[in-house]
Amino acid sequence: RRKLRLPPGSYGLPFIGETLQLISAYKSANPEPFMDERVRRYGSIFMTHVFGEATVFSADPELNRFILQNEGKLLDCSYPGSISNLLGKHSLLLMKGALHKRMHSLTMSFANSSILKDHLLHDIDRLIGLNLDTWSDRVTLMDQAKKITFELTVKQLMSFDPDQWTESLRKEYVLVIEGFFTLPLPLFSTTYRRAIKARTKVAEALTLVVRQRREEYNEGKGKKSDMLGALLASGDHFSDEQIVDFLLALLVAGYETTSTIMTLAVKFLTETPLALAQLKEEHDQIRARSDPGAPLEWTDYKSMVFTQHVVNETLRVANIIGGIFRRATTDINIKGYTIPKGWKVFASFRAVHLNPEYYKDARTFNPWRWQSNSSEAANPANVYTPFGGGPRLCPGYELARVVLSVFLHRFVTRFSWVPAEEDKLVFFPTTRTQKRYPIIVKRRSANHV
Ligand code: HEM
Repeated sequence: RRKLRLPPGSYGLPFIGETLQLISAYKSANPEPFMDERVRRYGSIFMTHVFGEATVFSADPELNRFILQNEGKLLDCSYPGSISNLLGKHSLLLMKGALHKRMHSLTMSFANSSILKDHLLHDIDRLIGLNLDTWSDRVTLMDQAKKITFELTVKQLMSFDPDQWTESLRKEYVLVIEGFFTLPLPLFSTTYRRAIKARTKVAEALTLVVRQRREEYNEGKGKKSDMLGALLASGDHFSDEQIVDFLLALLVAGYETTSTIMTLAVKFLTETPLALAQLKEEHDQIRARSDPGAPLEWTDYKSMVFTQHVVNETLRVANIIGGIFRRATTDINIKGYTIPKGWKVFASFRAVHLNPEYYKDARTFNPWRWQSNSSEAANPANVYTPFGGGPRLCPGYELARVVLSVFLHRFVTRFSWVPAEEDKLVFFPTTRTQKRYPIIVKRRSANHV
């Protein structure tokens, strides 16, 4: 028998472990109830048994960093089968080893700052502007943010501007996304079965696009500088199925994440008038430097210093990705404990982001804490990981920042607004507001476009 020193904790009840406690805890208004209670009892590393698996939970920044950095060496990413089916086996999120490394760097290079600067920024600005043109009176911000995010991703992946085809793709795609948030019980859940059907339809539509672009590529015409173009030109001879899974995973990965942060940034700003005033001033100054209708330039984006504080703080307080799961591929001895081979590990980013040891009044939205002269600016890098880290660092992190900043720019310079109804932030089954944040918008004067 192996001699193991397991972290403290409890297996809970036979078979179901502490699953019910986990689910019911997250129905409270507290963002980290399950973790908070156990961290108090056992410390920042503890074991439990949830969703049928023995799991070590970490609220410890050093262990979280170790988990991220050792991906592919001592640990592997691990998703339930129901999620893998929706993603498709060739998705970047499921790839491992050398192929993962290659495809991760291809994705990173597709959304790096020079590409963003040279052409993506203008596309993002134009498409956000077109969406905002249609807004009047009552707008459900979360729904609109999702529409914007979807259209931007389709443009970046395949160079399509929004039209009837993208809209019908979006309707199917929304059904796929719902499948990610149902309990993984494929036989019993109609939402899940509907999601699988919708995935087939989305994949069929994307396959047609890939085939047509491949033909054009082989004939040497119509080369486009989008993700699909990069995949066709990569020399790896990817099959249609591989490319479709890959594109679909990129659509999924940036969708809920970016749109939720867009919505919650507006909610937090609305509730923090001083921050909103400072943000407006920053953006009004940018508008004052150029014609009212002029597109945003890279230098404008780089001058949005307070906006970055707002984005950082929204990601800290209410990131939809509370942490990441991995599976230990060998016994891991760390910090005096053993994580046995085959066990799951959950590195909780949120538990660190909301720990008062690192962030004063940690549960309060305070964008000024990101100013370079604040004490928190000296925190080590491992206490702020909204985009993960290591070999699976989010390849869309820079893109997401640009999208969020451009959205805030166009939104605050074009509109004033008030919440249409009381709406509450909840953390279960995902981070969102209960009513998808309805607001009443009013256009500001004509030179704010
Ligand atoms: C606010 C927005 C976003 C947040 C908070 C976010 C967060 C994250 C996090 C934490 C991970 C690491 C997952 C892990 O280690 O298992 C990740 C991975 C990933 N993200 Fe993002 N993301 C955002 C936007 C985007 C966008 C816009 C894209 C589109 C290009 C994207 C594409 C991906 C992909 C493909 C992965 C998987 C990487 C891999 O497994 O190698 N993300 N994201």
